[in-house]
Amino acid sequence: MSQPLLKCEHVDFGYENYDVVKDVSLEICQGDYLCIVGENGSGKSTLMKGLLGLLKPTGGSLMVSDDLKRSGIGYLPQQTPAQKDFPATVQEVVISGCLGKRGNRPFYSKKERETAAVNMERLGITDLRKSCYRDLSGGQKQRTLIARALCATDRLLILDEPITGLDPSTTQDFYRVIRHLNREEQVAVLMVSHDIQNIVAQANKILHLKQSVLFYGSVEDYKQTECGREFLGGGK
Ligand SMILES: Nc1ncnc2c1ncn2[C@@H]1O[C@H](COP(=O)(O)OP(=O)(O)OP(=O)(O)O)[C@@H](O)[C@H]1O
Repeated sequence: MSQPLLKCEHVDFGYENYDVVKDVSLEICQGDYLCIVGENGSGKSTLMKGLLGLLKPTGGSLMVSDDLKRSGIGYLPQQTPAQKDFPATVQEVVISGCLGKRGNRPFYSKKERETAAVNMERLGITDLRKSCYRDLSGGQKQRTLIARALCATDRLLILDEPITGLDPSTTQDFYRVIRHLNREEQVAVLMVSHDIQNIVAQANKILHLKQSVLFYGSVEDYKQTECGREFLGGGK
């Protein structure tokens, strides 16, 4: 079996002098689709910041594979109103995903421009490349941001509540794109979401968080647990 891209063992993350997330153990391997669920304030975003390396563990261990250290993580942040009005073209937004690798060079390289073109093609937005990002529909914006995240890496995508504000048909389109990347292209996906009904249809693993881990394992096993049945029965 391949080495996990990311592995946490009994890890804690927090702010200043208190821990928000405690004793989390999980692993993400190539091809995994892991969803983190939990009520508001349960620590999902904090855990995600920890996995992205933005917070240092206050306890336990976080292992990042050499492969992932080299390739980096593609991150699709929660959209803020300011980001929605970003005055740049689709092409500029997508290629900005290469920024992490650009260092001090003032211009994008030919290879980076090619990477952006490949990812726009992958997401079916090549025709929109000259369009202004803020004039796009919600679904087109989301495709642009996925293409941007894929410019950073195609090993692991981390997505923070990605369907917020999307209508039902755009939401299904979004899940189709992610499922394709995951199943056909073996991109590992880690998603924070409240959309439990779709999650159980998409993911292979679930982590239910309430400061510490209430459940971590397969979707099938989750459906049999009390917390899983309660969360699923509660709808969205
Ligand atoms: N930068 C911060 N400094 C201090 N405390 C924080 C910070 N960010 C979050 N918290 C606290 O950590 C706790 C968990 O917040 P977090 O945003 O991780 O939860 P969440 O599960 O992502 O919530 P939601 O579903 O509402 O997005 C909350 O009590 C919050 O007030």
